[in-house]
Amino acid sequence: MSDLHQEKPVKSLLDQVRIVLVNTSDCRNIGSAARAMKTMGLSQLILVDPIEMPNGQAQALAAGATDVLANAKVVSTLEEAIEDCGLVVGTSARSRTLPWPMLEPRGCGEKMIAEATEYPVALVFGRESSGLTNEELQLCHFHVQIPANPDYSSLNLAMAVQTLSYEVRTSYLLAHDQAYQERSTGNGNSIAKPISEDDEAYPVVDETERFYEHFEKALKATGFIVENHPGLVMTKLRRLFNRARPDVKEIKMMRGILASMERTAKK
Ligand SMILES: C[S@@+](CC[C@H](N)C(=O)[O-])C[C@H]1O[C@@H](n2cnc3c(N)ncnc32)[C@H](O)[C@@H]1O
Repeated sequence: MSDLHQEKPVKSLLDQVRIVLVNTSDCRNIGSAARAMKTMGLSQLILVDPIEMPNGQAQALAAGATDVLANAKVVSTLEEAIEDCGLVVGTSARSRTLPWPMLEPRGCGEKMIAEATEYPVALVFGRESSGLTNEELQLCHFHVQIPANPDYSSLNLAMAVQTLSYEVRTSYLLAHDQAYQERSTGNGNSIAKPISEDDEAYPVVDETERFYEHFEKALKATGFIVENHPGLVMTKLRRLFNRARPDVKEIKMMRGILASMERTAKK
């Protein structure tokens, strides 16, 4: 059979899980993160604007995971890294002033595996020195915090990748590996549904972002948002819609409502 007629291999569920490292300054952490990922069966590494590109030191720390490093995709913004993802979870060692819907590491692993059947999902990690910015965290549907020692809660970047990748793997095995399931029966684990209450799929980030842009434009047109003094309106709306988690049909309906308001305003 020629290559043309060969079927494309179905992407493994774990290949739908993306590890996104934002603005990493020490490439040794990138190498260690690649190793952490591969031990848990993950392969999709995205580097957002790394300060130091992976070099020999990163390769040394990646050990047997140089393939993950070599295949890492480099992009310049977080938006690019997640635009086709239906679920994005941001990681943070500390609570932020504007609280966001939170997941525990276990629930995070379950949710990622449940939703990876529908679209790519992403776990986003921040800078070694300052973590993720508030704007970056607000691009995420949920936040996850590893419940570390409250007096010293900031893990090394690669160790945080290891911890959360382990949770993703455990959930994957519980949902899809019969031998593992048999060993773990009766422990009360269950996997969350990947779809909304009405059995509709959730939108990917790009669709949701276009909805927020539309919403902001409409609110500026009505004067509810003042151009040079936007305040926290959009941030609070993002939080509200993240909590509600509208599905594809609901987002379409919201955009229809916005369009009808715009038409009426023009008349
Ligand atoms: C060294 S930490 C950054 C610490 C930074 N000083 C801060 O306050 O956010 C680097 C990254 O590892 C991850 N991380 C470290 N500890 C974590 C924790 N307890 N829970 C979740 N993520 C954590 C986050 O992605 C964080 O941005």
